[in-house]
Amino acid sequence: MVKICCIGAGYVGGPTCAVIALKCPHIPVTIVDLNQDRIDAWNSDTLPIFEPGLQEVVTQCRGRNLFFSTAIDDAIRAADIIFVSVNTPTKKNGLGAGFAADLAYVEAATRRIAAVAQSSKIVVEKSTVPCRTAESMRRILEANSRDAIRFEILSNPEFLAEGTAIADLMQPDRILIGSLPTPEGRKAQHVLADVYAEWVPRPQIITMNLWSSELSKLAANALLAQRISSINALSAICEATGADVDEVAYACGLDSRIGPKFLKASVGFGGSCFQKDILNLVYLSESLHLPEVAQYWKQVVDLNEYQKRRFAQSVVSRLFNTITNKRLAVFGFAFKKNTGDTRESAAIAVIASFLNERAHVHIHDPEVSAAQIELELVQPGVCTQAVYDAQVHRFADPYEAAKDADAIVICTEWEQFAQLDYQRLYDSMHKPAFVFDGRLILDAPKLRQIGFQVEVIGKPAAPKPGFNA
Ligand SMILES: NC(=O)C1=CN([C@@H]2O[C@H](COP(=O)(O)OP(=O)(O)OC[C@H]3O[C@@H](n4cnc5c(N)ncnc54)[C@H](O)[C@@H]3O)[C@@H](O)[C@H]2O)C=CC1
Ligand SMILES: O=C(O)[C@H]1O[C@H](OP(=O)(O)OP(=O)(O)OC[C@H]2O[C@@H](n3ccc(=O)[nH]c3=O)[C@H](O)[C@@H]2O)[C@H](O)[C@@H](O)[C@@H]1O
Repeated sequence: MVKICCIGAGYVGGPTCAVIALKCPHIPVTIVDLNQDRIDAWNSDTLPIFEPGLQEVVTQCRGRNLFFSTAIDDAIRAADIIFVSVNTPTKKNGLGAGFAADLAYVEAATRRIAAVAQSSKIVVEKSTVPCRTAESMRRILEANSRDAIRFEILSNPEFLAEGTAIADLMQPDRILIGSLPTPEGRKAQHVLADVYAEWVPRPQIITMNLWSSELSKLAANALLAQRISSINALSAICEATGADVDEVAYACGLDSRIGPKFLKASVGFGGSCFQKDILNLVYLSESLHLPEVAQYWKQVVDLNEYQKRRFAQSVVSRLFNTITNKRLAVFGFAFKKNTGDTRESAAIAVIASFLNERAHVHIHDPEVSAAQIELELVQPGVCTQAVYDAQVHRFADPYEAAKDADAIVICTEWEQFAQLDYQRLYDSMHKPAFVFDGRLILDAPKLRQIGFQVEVIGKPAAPKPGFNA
């Protein structure tokens, strides 16, 4: 019987290994982290992350074959398979700052494994890493291995999306397992494949070489983000011509070569990975002396910045070119619906512009706390503590957030925003009352009937009489 340890109890390590524990009740799974508060939360009734279905999975397995702990060394020693699922943020300083992935956490975890292991291990790269990171991990492990201990490194990137993590893990499109083309590497691949085969059909468990597996993860995220930037670029053309971006996306998505997914125009993509992973790909391309390739992928991120800026500027220009001292109700702070995660959320850049124009920003998000909002906004390049204290307010109730406001600005596609009583919201707002829909989720014609001035990304400003707009 294999035993599993996962280093890193975050958005990936927690849900991924909880589902392994659920699907493989005979395998003991211990998830460890340096962060005591995070581990305490995993052991409590209030999990550290909000993810539909996660609580049920954890409750079913915790204490049976799923354990959360800070006893990292004990868990490493006991395990046969060790997932490294630590954060790999964009480097802030030094060589490659602003582009390259910071591998300090991966290296620290790898060194810890080398230092404390007393038997052979399969070390699984679960974090998203630059192509050939496994090579550095292998060298660290081999340089520090003693006696007859052997380490096999596998790349097993994770493709879950937040908000649908449990469904994605239960029914993944594919599982990738990369290894070195050695008999030992292949054997390790089989051991990990057997774990997934407990619930994933064998044809969906794909084995390949290590470097292809590492690069496939960066490539998948780059391709997904590229689709969003493409449709967002088209949204600007739609606004300028009277075309409707939803109709264009629908028409293009019906082409089976294109497909309908990831063509929803928006205020811009957010989340901890798309931008980080594309910048990582840009850095990799530059390091490989491929400047044209680097420039190509960089444009996906640049377009995303442009989209956020364009949306914020349209709010200012429609509100008579000034929002100073005006109240703006921002609905949604998370980077997408069904998560409380705010990393790189488009709302942050949009709100930063509003604060810079000295507006008062009233924020409502069903899953994001005031403390989290403050953490994200009181940052260099966003706002100071004094500006935050004077201009930002968080409301649990959307109706309170919109009271006396000049505009409602939709930044996250929470479904409940479409169900609100817009007549009630309208009645409590300054007139003319505006709605800026950065997620294309509201019924614009209905809002216009109520009296709202409505602006929707990628849509004609208002229906034109005589045209079927
Ligand atoms: N968030 C997501 O939806 C996805 C993330 N990924 C990738 O998975 C990796 C992890 O991402 P998240 O789970 O979002 O990060 P996270 O920041 O939520 O979790 C990482 C955890 O690792 C812990 N940690 C760091 N160094 C450690 C060490 N040496 N020993 C023990 N614990 C340590 C941190 O305390 C933290 O709790 C990243 O490489 C990310 O790119 C991949 C797919 C999806
Ligand atoms: O590596 C990762 O971290 C993960 O990144 C994304 O998952 P995630 O960022 O959680 O969420 P997505 O559903 O991809 O959404 C990302 C952003 O794009 C936006 N989006 C998405 C789809 C779309 O059509 N339009 C659009 O603007 C979302 O609102 C969100 O801000 C990928 O979808 C996952 O496969 C991957 O594992």
